[in-house]
Amino acid sequence: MTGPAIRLDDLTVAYGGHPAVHHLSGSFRPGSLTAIAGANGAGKSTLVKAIVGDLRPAGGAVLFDDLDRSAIGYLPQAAEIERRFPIDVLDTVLLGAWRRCGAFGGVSRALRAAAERALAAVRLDGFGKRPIGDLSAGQFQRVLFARLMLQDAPVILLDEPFTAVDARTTADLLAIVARWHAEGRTVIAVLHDHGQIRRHFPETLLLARQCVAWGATGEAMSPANLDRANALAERWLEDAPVCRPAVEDAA
Ligand SMILES: Nc1ncnc2c1ncn2[C@@H]1O[C@H](COP(=O)(O)OP(=O)(O)OP(=O)(O)O)[C@@H](O)[C@H]1O
Repeated sequence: MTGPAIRLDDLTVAYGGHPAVHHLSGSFRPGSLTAIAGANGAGKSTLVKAIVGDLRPAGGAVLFDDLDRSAIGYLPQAAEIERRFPIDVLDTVLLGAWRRCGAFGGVSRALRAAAERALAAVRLDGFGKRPIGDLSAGQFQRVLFARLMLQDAPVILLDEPFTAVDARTTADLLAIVARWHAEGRTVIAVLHDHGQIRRHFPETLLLARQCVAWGATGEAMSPANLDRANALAERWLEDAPVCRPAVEDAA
């Protein structure tokens, strides 16, 4: 499997007329493993939501080579996921396969076995009947990774997947990310831990509402680029109008 390319063509995304991401152009290469880094409010989640189609561009476009957008595997920030829903762990994992069995389709024995294998792969054997509301944050994150494994998507987007997750679980989940990359999927993750990005993500998009750098992680996360991203963050205006040109060097 080689995931498709995702191209951003002069992409601007705004809330109430104020841009959170603007004039972003570039490509996530097929099969690439990319971190999206940047300060709080840099537009990272906004970009991810625009890629999955939850937000419409105010300008420009997100373009896919040969991909049905609904086939994207997407893990939103934990705070956005409803956990009070009365559903057990195994059924949550099986939701990853809804495209294969349809909303009202039956779940085959093979699919159930695949869901149980995915649970075993995230070290949650025997958790299938537990309600998801009873799990710890880290256990729930493992369930969501198992669901993505079952979804078998060519493109996977993860928004801060390791927040509130301990070191051992993070290591396990990073190993799954590495496996997805080795399988040729296109994987994109919003992350804050620069050390983790440098160790595990070959490419980085450094965002400060606009693109600061996008390429090999060592270069994109250079001290000069990080300084520039911080300097831009200090000058953000929450009420900036759309398409106001970047004025980073005006100060
Ligand atoms: N639903 C919304 N309505 C209005 N403004 C929003 C909305 N969501 C985000 N914003 C604003 O857009 C900007 C970018 O937010 P976004 O969540 O994309 O940043 P982020 O880089 O993911 O930040 P963090 O690291 O804090 O998660 C922020 O100024 C934020 O306040």
